[in-house]
Parts: sequence; C-alpha cells; structure tokens
Amino acid sequence: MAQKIGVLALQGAVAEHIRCLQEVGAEAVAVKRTEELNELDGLVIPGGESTTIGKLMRKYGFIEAIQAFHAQGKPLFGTCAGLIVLAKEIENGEEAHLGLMDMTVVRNAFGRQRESFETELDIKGIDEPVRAVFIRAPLIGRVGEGVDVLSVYKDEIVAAREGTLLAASFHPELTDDYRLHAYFVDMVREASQAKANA
Ligand SMILES: NC(=O)CC[C@H](N)C(=O)O
Repeated sequence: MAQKIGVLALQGAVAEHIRCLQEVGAEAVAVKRTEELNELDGLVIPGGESTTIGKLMRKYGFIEAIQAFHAQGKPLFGTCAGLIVLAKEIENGEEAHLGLMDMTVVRNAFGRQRESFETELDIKGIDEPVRAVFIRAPLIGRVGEGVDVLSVYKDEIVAAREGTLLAASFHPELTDDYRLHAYFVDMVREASQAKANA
C-alpha cells in the first residue's frame, strides 16, 4: 500500500512537494486542519517564511498536534523554513516552534549576494550529487549527538537526520530531482513497518 504523506498547507511551497511525493509513488495531500494528521504516515513542512508558518501553527493548534504525531514515531521532513520550524533552537534568540530536532539553526545565513543560488550537493545515502536550490536559506550551526549530518556546503551543514526527523536547508521540491523525497518516503515506509511489527 502507498504511504500517505501530508504537506502542511498553512503557507509556502505546498503544491510542489505534493507533486514530488506523487512522483515517487506516495499518496500526498495538503494538510490544513490538525484532524487530518490522524490518517497520515508522515508529514512535510515546506519552505516559506518560518515566522509566518510558526504563527499559523500556534493559531491552529499544530504545535501540539505535530509534537504528538512525532511522538507516535511518524516521520517529519522540514525544508528551508520547515527546517527552522523543526529546530530546538534558533540562533538569534527567537522562540523555537516545534522544538523537536536537536540543532541550532541560523536564518538567512548565506548573505545578500547569495540570497538565492543553485548547486550540486553530495548527500549521505544518495549515490550521485543532488541538484539543490537555496532561497534565503538557513544553515544548521550546531547539531546534537543524535543527529546525523547528511550534507555540507562550504563547511556549513545543510541537511541532517535525527531518527524520524529529516531536514534540508534547500528546496528539493523546486527541481525534477526527486531522490530526497524518495529518501523520505523510505523513512516513512520503515517507520510504518516498525510500527506494524511492534
Ligand atoms: N525559502 C525559505 O523557506 C526561506 C526561509 C526564510 N528565510 C525564513 O527564515 O523563514
């Protein structure tokens, strides 16, 4: 059976993630209400503006709902602003949003002239380099012991995994390279199987 994966649809690049998830064989839906999480096996938190996404998450009860979703062992994938939303700590002292992933993030970390750029990245677990689009992207300045660094760009951490949490500074949904989505769908499949066997 196909894994059913939601894309948090409060703000940001929602349709693009849905398309990529479908390309790699998952069933994908936009999520606007917390009740919709119940029928999902995994959730993507897209890029956009983390302050806005965080505000809307608080307003609609998504903070507690997604924390509970995570506590059930269901995977989360945050891209760009979504990565910021997942983090335990935001470097400028801003209040964390979900506060789940043991890392400190630095917002808009790549400077003015590099606000937006494209590159090829080596990603642990994926064979050939992956095309990556960075848009006012954050970087991961510190990771906790349980966090596996998956990719580094110019000495800065730009993708990482901690158990069922996956985070990328860039926008994998803006290219036709679906391998990071396939990686996440594999994580979701493994988590569902582990649950079924428990
Ligand atoms: N493309 C993005 O998601 C940008 C993230 C945005 N700069 C933030 O800090 O929330």
